[in-house]
Amino acid sequence: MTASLEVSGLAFAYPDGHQALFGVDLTVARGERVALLGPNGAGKTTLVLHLNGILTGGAGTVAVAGLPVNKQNLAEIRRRVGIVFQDPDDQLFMPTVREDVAFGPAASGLRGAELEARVRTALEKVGMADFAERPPHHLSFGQRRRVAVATVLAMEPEIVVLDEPSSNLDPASRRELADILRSLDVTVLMVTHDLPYALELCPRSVILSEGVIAADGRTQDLLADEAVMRAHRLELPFGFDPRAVSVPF
Ligand SMILES: Nc1ncnc2c1ncn2[C@@H]1O[C@H](COP(=O)(O)OP(=O)(O)OP(=O)(O)O)[C@@H](O)[C@H]1O
Repeated sequence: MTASLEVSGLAFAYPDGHQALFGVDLTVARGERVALLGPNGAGKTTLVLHLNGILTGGAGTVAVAGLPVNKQNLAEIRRRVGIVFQDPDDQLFMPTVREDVAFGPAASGLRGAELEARVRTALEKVGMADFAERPPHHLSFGQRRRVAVATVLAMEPEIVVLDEPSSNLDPASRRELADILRSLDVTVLMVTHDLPYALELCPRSVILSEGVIAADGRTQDLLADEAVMRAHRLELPFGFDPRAVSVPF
């Protein structure tokens, strides 16, 4: 079966000459949930921005469900790769939740009952169906983040990429979002510094360090490997034992 995501030999330097990626290889199978871990400045955001063609021009290739990420395929790639940014306010700009969730599918040509059904399904998946007519800026931060996830789900993407999904969430909202993300039938790549969240949600983790993939394996094994953790400046909360957590998969 074609992988959801195939990154091969990806290297990239910013225009100022700073090289952020040095040959990244990463394959994510359909339906997998993978955490992308690594210290500040490791290149995580740079990698993510290559997945939907915001950044291009480096060496190597990226393909989403077999379709190469390049200028010709950009519209289809943007539909297939849904990025949930850290700040939901970067993603929500319409007068109502319904219009925000409808925006992407409408722009790709969906109309009428089909569009309405798409919006309703996406809002139901994130538990926000009752908020459809509310202005997004009247919602709590946690609710806005869920709506941002719905805007992406409404495109029926191949892969959902989340940037720090647990940031600024209170414990209940954090848990609710974890339940939502676990319930989705979609490939997930999650960038996070919240290691317990990675363990809760992603059976597999990849550690990016200084622009290369330094480790790739079971999240529980990586987090329990003190040498790997130390080498890549990863720290668990005090007293947290990843081996003692029973992961839900
Ligand atoms: N526009 C830019 N121009 C030049 N260098 C950049 C630019 N954006 C990022 N960098 C550099 O590229 C490297 C990788 O940055 P990137 O933002 O991808 O890291 P990150 O792993 O996402 O970090 P964080 O965890 O802090 O978000 C860093 O050294 C950063 O300073």
